[in-house]
Amino acid sequence: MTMAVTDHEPTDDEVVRLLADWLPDRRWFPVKGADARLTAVGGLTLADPRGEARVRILLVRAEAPGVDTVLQVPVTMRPDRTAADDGPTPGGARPGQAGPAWIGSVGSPPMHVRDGVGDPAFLRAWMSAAEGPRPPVDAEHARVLTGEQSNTSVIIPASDPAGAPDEGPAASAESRPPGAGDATHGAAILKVFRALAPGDNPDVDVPRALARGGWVHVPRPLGWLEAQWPEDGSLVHGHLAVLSEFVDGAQDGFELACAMAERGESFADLARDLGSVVAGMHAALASALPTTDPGRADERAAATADAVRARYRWASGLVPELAQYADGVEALAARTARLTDLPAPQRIHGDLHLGQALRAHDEWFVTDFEGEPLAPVAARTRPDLALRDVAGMLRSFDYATAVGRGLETAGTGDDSWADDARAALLAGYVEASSGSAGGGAAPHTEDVLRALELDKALYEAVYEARNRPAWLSIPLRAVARLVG
Ligand SMILES: Nc1ncnc2c1ncn2[C@@H]1O[C@H](COP(=O)(O)OP(=O)(O)O)[C@@H](O)[C@H]1O
Ligand SMILES: O=P(O)(O)O[C@H]1O[C@H](CO)[C@@H](O[C@H]2O[C@H](CO)[C@@H](O)[C@H](O)[C@H]2O)[C@H](O)[C@H]1O
Repeated sequence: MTMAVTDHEPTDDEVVRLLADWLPDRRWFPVKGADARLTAVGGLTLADPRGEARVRILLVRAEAPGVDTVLQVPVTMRPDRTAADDGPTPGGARPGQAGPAWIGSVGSPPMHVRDGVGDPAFLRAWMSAAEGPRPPVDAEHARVLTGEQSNTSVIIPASDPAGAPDEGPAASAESRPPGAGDATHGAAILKVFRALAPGDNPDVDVPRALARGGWVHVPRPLGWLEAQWPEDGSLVHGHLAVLSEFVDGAQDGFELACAMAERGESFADLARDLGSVVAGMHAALASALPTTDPGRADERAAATADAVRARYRWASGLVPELAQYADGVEALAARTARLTDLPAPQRIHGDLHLGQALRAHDEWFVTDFEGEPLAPVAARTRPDLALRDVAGMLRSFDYATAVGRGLETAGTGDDSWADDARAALLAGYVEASSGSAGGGAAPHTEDVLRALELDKALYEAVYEARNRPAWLSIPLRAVARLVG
């Protein structure tokens, strides 16, 4: 069922005026260091089964130089301010204190408005409105994740921790062999997409297809909500959020790698296993979401080279430090255009890095199939070279050494930790993919990877310049190395 975001209530404009002060402090707000024009696109009222709060999902258009995005801002409204401030808040605010979830008040008599994400009333209402198996969860004890995220995720414990999410007739439609589900204890994680894009969100559709196909290394989607909203004079539709199995006790692959790099402990065994899981993912994607028309190999090489050139034009326009690499980038692109036997394109992850890999119960799980958040939506679901995902993972080893050992010493020491991890990941990937639908190693694997790593490092330079300027040196050093 698709819900319509077509109504526009007088309080929406009042709430949007409050958001002008609140949004700029949110990590996911796309306008940085400039004034944004905010307008209400519309809203959707969800019914809280307990009737404790008014639950409204607002769609807000944010415009600034270079930015024009529709943002999702779920809010809850209550006449009683204390109740609204007592729930779990991202910053752990104490009752009576305005925490980061507190937005302000509107109307007379006043209704107190807070960030809905993490508010049990919103979570209850969302669970009632969504489609999918939706296991029983304990909305009162949910916890909002903080940190470097493009969206907002909330961990919601199971209302009956022994209960398996497979129960119920709807669940059987999404059922599959045991895997990630064994590691969840019934808890779930709700990911609320902040920047909305028209069309089916790959972060919902791809894991659903993979799980249905029996691939066990992806947390299975358990619920999703779709809406329709006006954009450029017509109605578009897209996903608003997805609820997935929560992998209990999981360690983020990037944090794990940083800690091991810091201790000088080899990541090779974990990398080899990860390479084999990535190969399995590519085989599963190729069979669950088959693509047609592979095109000619020489056209694929030319397109890969052109993509690097386009990425460089975009990135060097935004990161002045990249200007000096024009000749080196062009030389690498020209070599790439001459490659032969590039494998056929297929559906891929699109933004694979160690932070999208979770390690739990001696297994790897892959998350976040949304593609690169800075890329246009059409590009995120386009069939592409599977090696692009491998290149993304390889870039992560570079980040893990730099961050794990300290940015100040990055690039000055012994590279063997990253070299070993890199070789092991590639070995695991090639070994597991030879003969599978995912492809195996192409004759020019190292050449293609060099071009794709450069492409990713250029993307990362823009990402870091916008979000973490202190880390910009990591991709810049990689660009210098790759074209040097
Ligand atoms: N199914 C899951 N089980 C456990 N942790 C998860 C799961 N999905 C995501 N996470 C964790 O939640 C955080 C945010 O998830 P992610 O999908 O990467 O969001 P974003 O797109 O906002 O960066 C990450 O730290 C990730 O490790
Ligand atoms: O996880 P997201 O989908 O939001 O991806 C974006 O943010 C990532 C950082 O959180 C960024 O990844 C880069 O930093 C990682 C370390 O934090 C590193 O492991 C990756 O290799 C590096 O690309 C990603 O590029 C961006 O799209």
